[in-house]
Amino acid sequence: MSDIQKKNAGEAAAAHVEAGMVVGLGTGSTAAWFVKALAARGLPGLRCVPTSEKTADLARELGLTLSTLEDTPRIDLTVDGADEVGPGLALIKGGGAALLREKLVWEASACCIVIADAAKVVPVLGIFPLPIEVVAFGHKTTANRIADVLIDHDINQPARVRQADRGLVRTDGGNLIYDAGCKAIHDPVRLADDLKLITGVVEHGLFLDLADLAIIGTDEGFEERLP
Ligand SMILES: O=C[C@H](O)[C@H](O)[C@H](O)COP(=O)(O)O
Repeated sequence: MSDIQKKNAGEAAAAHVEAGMVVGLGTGSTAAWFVKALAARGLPGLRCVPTSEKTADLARELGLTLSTLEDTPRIDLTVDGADEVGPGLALIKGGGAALLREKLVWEASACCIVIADAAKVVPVLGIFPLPIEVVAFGHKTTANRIADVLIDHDINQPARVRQADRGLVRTDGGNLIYDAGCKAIHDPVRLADDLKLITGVVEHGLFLDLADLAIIGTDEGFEERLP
């Protein structure tokens, strides 16, 4: 984890934004650098759709104009961080529990840029535990179904419910997060499909075929990668 690399990536991404755009604002420490760099540019006519309450607070503090997916359903550009960046720009996201709103915003975007420090780039997804958002009602039953799917993918460790200091982590939507320590996800497309079929699973952190560009921060600047 490198703050200078995250900052360099965030600032490089802010240069892609043009006046008058509707911009999706990601969540997390890397996305926060982008939000700060974007606000510093002072572009006229921007409307920003945040992917979490935390990002909304930051953007508001910095004087950015906020909008919602309801008011601006077509987003020109979304910039967001990731927990892992794999081959073809397949991603794991959700380390900050914002994956559902993030995916809704990404899917509504004409273009998505993922920003990350160099340590996030991996040859195979899965070292970072895969976040899975689950409705609270009956979540232990849902967790058993998730475990069955994971076993079918040669992942023999059950997913663990994410804990906070004072109980279970709740997402902005009031759901729970289970983290699946996969070690290696050999078939992310099939795993994504199988998880989505489980009643009680709201969304998972596999972002496949969504990123159009990766900006990877380096100590000196940044590198761009295409899918
Ligand atoms: O839910 C959180 C998001 O997916 C974040 O974008 C992701 O966890 C990366 O966060 P960070 O930039 O803090 O490593």
